[in-house]
Amino acid sequence: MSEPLFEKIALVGIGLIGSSLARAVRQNGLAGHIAISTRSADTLRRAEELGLGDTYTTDAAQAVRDADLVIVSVPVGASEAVAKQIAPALKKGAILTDVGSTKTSVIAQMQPHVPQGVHFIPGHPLAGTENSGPDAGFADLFQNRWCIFTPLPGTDPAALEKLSQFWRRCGANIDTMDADHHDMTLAIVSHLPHIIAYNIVGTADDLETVTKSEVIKYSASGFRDFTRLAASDPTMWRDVCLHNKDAILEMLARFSEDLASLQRAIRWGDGEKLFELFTRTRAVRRSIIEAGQEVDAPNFGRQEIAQPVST
Ligand SMILES: NC(=O)C1=CN([C@@H]2O[C@H](COP(=O)(O)OP(=O)(O)OC[C@H]3O[C@@H](n4cnc5c(N)ncnc54)[C@H](O)[C@@H]3O)[C@@H](O)[C@H]2O)C=CC1
Ligand SMILES: O=C(O)C(=O)Cc1ccc(O)cc1
Repeated sequence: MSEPLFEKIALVGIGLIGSSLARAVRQNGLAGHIAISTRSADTLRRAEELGLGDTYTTDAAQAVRDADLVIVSVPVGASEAVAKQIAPALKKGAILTDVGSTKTSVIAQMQPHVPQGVHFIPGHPLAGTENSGPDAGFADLFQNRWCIFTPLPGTDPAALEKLSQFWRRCGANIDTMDADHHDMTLAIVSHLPHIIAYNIVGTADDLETVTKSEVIKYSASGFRDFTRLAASDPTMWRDVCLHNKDAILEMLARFSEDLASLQRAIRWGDGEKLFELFTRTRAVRRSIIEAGQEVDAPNFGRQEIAQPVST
């Protein structure tokens, strides 16, 4: 195994993403020491039972002291609270990053608290599942997945390269873009699909003419795919919706317009229009597969369902 990239890595938040990082860091020998911190004592105890790190504390400031790399993996709405807590303890020269699904809001929440001399590089691995908590993570989560950085003006290229190396050694491919563009892109490729899934499963759950047992009994694979997304963590997705509000509302407006057009085509029996759309969308899926992208969540189809622990 090659040299550890960092002497000490601190993981603040040890749910699906934090615990997957802990496992990947361990498996790939990326740190001399892994310090784990999370808000809830129960989650911390579980992380310790799983042997995810070397030291454990509910005091995030204590975990980040002397760390060369600090990774914040908490729901995006908790970013400012965490930044405030850890800021005074960050080491000069340390790299501070996050994994949040939204970027402009995380930057607005964290940047004002980052001390001079600390390299803050916002990040987002495009890898995850519907499960949460420390039991849900796995070392291979980031294999062949994108990790997007949204570096701020003046970012130290050496720090960016070191963080890129870290993610590459966790298996990810790196891309960089500005935070606004990230939030708009992710609104359509990730946030809307989850919102649509929450909505369709909610609608099915509300139907009075179809009983709940029928929804379960007859759920075809299309509906099942939606239920997987709609089983995603409520706190995390509440925060994504509240913290990428403008981009999500813009994409939802376009989506609603297109849905109305589809509705009209069905009402007026416009088969040509339906056929043209369905042909175009089929080609999108095929180009994703041809581009070598995985099309399903990496643990999709696994039998075991991780039980969320209280966080
Ligand atoms: N779940 C997914 O598929 C993906 C999630 N993300 C992002 O990663 C971040 C973490 O998500 P998950 O690991 O899935 O969530 P999770 O619910 O599995 O874990 C969240 C962790 O944050 C801790 N936490 C919550 N509030 C805190 C606070 N105020 N201070 C300290 N710790 C706190 C919890 O105790 C828990 O350890 C989120 O920002 C999410 O948007 C990014 C990519 C994929
Ligand atoms: O489970 C799925 O299909 C996902 O889409 C996982 C996911 C959720 C949130 C992200 O910011 C990135 C990836």
